[in-house]
Amino acid sequence: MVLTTTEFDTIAAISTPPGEGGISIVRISGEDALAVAKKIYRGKNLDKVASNTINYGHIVDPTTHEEVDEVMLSVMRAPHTYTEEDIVEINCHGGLVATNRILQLVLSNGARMAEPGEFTKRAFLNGRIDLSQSEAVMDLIEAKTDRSMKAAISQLDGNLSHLIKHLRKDILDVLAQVEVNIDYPEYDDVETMTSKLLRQKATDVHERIVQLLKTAKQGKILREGLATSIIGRPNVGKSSLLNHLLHEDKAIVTDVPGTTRDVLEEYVNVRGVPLKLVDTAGIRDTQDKVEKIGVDRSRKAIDSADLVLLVLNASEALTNEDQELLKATEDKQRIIVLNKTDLPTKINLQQIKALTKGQKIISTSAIKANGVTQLEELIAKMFFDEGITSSQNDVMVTNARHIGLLNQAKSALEDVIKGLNDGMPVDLVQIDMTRCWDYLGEITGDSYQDELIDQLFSQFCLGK
Ligand SMILES: Nc1nc2c(c(=O)[nH]1)N(C=O)[C@@H](CNc1ccc(C(=O)N[C@@H](CCC(=O)O)C(=O)O)cc1)CN2
Ligand SMILES: Nc1nc2c(ncn2[C@@H]2O[C@H](COP(=O)(O)OP(=O)(O)OP(=O)(O)O)[C@@H](O)[C@H]2O)c(=O)[nH]1
Ligand SMILES: [Mg+2]
Repeated sequence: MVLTTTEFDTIAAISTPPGEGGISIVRISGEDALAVAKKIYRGKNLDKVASNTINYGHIVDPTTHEEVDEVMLSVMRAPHTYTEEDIVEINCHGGLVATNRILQLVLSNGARMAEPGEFTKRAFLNGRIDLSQSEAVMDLIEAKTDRSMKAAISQLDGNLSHLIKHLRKDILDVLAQVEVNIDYPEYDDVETMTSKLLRQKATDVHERIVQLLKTAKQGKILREGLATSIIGRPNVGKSSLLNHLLHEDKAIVTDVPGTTRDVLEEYVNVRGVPLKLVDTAGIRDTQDKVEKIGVDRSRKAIDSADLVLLVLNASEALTNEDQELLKATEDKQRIIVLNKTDLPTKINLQQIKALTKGQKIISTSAIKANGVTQLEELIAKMFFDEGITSSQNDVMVTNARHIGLLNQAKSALEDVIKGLNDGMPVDLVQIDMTRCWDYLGEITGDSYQDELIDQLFSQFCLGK
């Protein structure tokens, strides 16, 4: 990577959200951070204050001598800072005007406006954190539940990085050994020995990557929410159930079958599990043009669901439509919800049990809010029992870029094993092993391209 001068000039941004607030922070990082601050700050001599101290004073416009704000100013000296550069943070009164005035003063006195994510990008380029840790900073900011926050913190602490670095070291060791064997063959059967070594290591690393990828599904859910579709024929109480899970009357509920005409998506946190709840139009054969489109979408909502809540009306006998829906969702993770249990039961429970082979059945009355707690508990249990806490060292892969690279690394290892099985020369097999090493390196940013870095950090917020 070629470092141009503009890449490490002194940058500044407002690091707090825009709008009125108690305090706002204008952050400056770079060689001239202190020099810039000194031009607009009246208070202690900043050259004399100790690192990591916060200092009382005023911001003064050097051209007009006008006092702009009363502030607290933090000084953090390189290299032990967030960016590994000198950092000054001006804690000012949190009004839009004062904060922007101070930023303008900082910019007209030697700093330039930071790009989104540029502070964190410097932490990366200066080597304080690696790429996966930088991405974790973003995940942390965007986390919507305690669980996803925990996953991000773990990644920020470098747990994923350590794991990847171990894998890469193991690969590098074996590659080095292969070189030695080829260059200084001590024994006659060096070719066999080298193949054996490569096969062992490829199999071992492959298994570790497979384990890591197993955590990816849960990781994705933590980031994006468990896609949970509420499915059933018209009027069984799907929208009523959605409203209960949301603790809010979002969907229209009426006694007219076919009330919900389109899918409705809402996010909700159910006992630590982020759900993307999808209420659908009741599925039935219909001539109504609009309803038909809704019904098609409901069928698609079955396909895209991680979890299906199949709602049946317990106060009526099972219909053909119910049976079709039981069939259409049988390969899905699902919970059967028997609703309207406040009314006399007409549904045949034995029949449903036979059709669902031991899958979970929950009885509810959406009108009386009965059974909703049990439903929530079951969703959380299904999710957490799936091994979310049992992943190796609590490392979880949550990032689509990482998942893609792990899959590529995995398939490179499969090429290694296949090559060995086909009796390919060791130096050709080595190429695939090296590819695997490169893919893993892209996760931590040990091997990367400038465009990737620019693209990744541009998704960050300003001031981070
Ligand atoms: N005011 C303020 N609050 C903040 C940040 C900040 O930059 N400013 N952070 C940032 O966004 C987060 C904290 N993260 C940080 C991570 C590393 C270092 C740091 O200085 N690391 C040094 C030395 C650590 C030490 O003193 O032991 C290092 O790793 O070398 C600072 C903040 C959240 N809160
Ligand atoms: N007695 C009783 N009535 C219920 C229950 N749940 C819902 N209902 C009523 O059943 C009717 C239909 O409820 P909705 O929630 O709109 O049903 P839906 O499945 O969304 O219906 P569509 O959107 O038309 O597919 C409404 O009159 C609800 O008040 C329940 O548990 N018991
Ligand atoms: Mg509805």
